[in-house]
Amino acid sequence: MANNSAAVRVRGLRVVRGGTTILEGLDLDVPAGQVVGLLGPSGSGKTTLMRAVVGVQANVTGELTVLGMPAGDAALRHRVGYVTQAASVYTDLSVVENLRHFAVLAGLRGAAATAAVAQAVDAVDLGGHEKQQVLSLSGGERSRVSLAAALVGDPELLVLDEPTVGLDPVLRRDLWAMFHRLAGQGRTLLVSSHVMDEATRCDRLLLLRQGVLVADTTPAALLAETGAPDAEQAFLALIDKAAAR
Ligand SMILES: Nc1ncnc2c1ncn2[C@@H]1O[C@H](COP(=O)(O)OP(=O)(O)OP(=O)(O)O)[C@@H](O)[C@H]1O
Repeated sequence: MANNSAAVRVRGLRVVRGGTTILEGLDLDVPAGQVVGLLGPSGSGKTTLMRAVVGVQANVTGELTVLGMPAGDAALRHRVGYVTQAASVYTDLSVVENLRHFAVLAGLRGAAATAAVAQAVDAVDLGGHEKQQVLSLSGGERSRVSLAAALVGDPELLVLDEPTVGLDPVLRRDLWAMFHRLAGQGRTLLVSSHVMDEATRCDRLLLLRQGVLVADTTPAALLAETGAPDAEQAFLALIDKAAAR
């Protein structure tokens, strides 16, 4: 790996979508083994950056290294898990049928696949729903199945696009606790959100505004530097400062 402490290294990244430059000259690192929040208003480029990191975005230029390899490299396929905002599981299958399918895609068979599925069900707290058809699950349960589908292959880097949208406060708290558990086991998580109070749950924060990195900081430093009472007001203060430049 070029830089042992960075799971993702971005230098001079530029992404053009539909003829519009969405990200321009982005430089950042996602440190390994941490929960890194990617925060910013709607349309700021969070999904675009995540798509570039997982290698599904066209028209990407600049340096983008993921786990020491160029983003999108075939060798990264099983090492990076990506959960999009849209549910990516089959609604006509049960929870376990879905997860078995993703386990097979991750190259697991037999007892290894069964164990990985059980572990993923456990991680997202869906015990008791194993045989339930996804169609009949609640919205929050369904998004946890998507998350479990990404976990089943035991990826080193998890890229999660707004995983807590639509979840109640208890589930959101539990999911963030799980993210930290996963990071504690050595995984890296890049988690987007536009809910600023979630910023305080991250180890590090990347704040995007109109495709530009406004801050690369920690929750404590964000509050200290802006003197704001909470993350939302700190972010607004940074945005106002950036706009005044
Ligand atoms: N195919 C496209 N052509 C032109 N512009 C696009 C295209 N796809 C996305 N965009 C624009 O790129 C910008 C960034 O979009 P992106 O989805 O990355 O933002 P986001 O921060 O993830 O937003 P949200 O929080 O609403 O999901 C938006 O202004 C969007 O309209």
